[in-house]
Amino acid sequence: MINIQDLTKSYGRKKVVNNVNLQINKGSIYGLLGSNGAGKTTILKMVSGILKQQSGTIIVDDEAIFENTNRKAKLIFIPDRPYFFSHYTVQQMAEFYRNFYPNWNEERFIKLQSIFKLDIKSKVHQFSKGMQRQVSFWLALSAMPDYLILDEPFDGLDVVVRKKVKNLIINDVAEREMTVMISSHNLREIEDICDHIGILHNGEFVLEKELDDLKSDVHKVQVAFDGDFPEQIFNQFEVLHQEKRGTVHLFILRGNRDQIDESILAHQPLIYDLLPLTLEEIFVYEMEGIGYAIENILV
Ligand SMILES: Nc1ncnc2c1ncn2[C@@H]1O[C@H](COP(=O)(O)OP(=O)(O)OP(=O)(O)O)[C@@H](O)[C@H]1O
Repeated sequence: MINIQDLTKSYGRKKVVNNVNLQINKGSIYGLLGSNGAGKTTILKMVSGILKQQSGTIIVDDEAIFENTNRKAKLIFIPDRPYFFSHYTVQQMAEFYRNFYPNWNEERFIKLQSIFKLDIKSKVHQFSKGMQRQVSFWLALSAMPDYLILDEPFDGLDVVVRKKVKNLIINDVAEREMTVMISSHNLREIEDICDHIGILHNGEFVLEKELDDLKSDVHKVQVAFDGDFPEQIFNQFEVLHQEKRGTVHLFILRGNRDQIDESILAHQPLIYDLLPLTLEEIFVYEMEGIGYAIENILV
């Protein structure tokens, strides 16, 4: 489990992470989203023990992570720009990982070669950006970490490889309760793997929720009535967004699906649809509701 309390970090006089609290349970995949410069990478680096916080605590499995070699050996951070020793081949990098990570699994390393299909004798710096990222995952997943911390992990990976990598991650989470923290700007990319989501803006959380709660709670309703519009139906639900397209009214409502169905159908609508929202739509409307300019948060 990762437990973060009252975490604060400044660069010079500029506070870039402000009083962040967060708990990530074992076997969970946590999506950290937010605007450019929100503080995501800074938080990931502190969680990985690379940067030290000004104040607050980060506890990983009951121990502080900073300067804790035992804990660090169970955690792997893949940065947005992966780093390799210059002129090292994949094989030489694997040798380095083998010596540092006690749970290194050679059998898995060999097996994953058939998935990534890269030559282990090639120098990593001669690979393309996407291929280098594949090497990062290949090495990280062979090291069998308890914690995998990922900064923009799918950037540069083609669709097929992205799917393979996601499956490998999900597999490790399901089979051995690996805990994952992912930072991304792309909600569509992480919608299918994260179980918790946090949105960071200017170093502070503006939203932090379980994904299922978000999805079961917000609905898109399209409805048209013959005659007067029964305004009162919608007063009982929280309306996040409302617009009219011709005779059809569009509502984004927070509330129980069965109650919404029941209340609207009782008024015999001419047209009625209750549609699911994508994670991206949910965030757009949630953020609109609390007054944030969503275009600054999602790119
Ligand atoms: N080494 C540094 N020295 C000074 N300021 C820094 C340093 N690293 C980051 N910052 C500042 O800290 C803030 C948070 O940066 P961070 O990289 O954590 O944001 P981010 O959410 O990961 O952004 P992005 O989505 O653009 O990658 C930014 O204002 C950035 O300019």
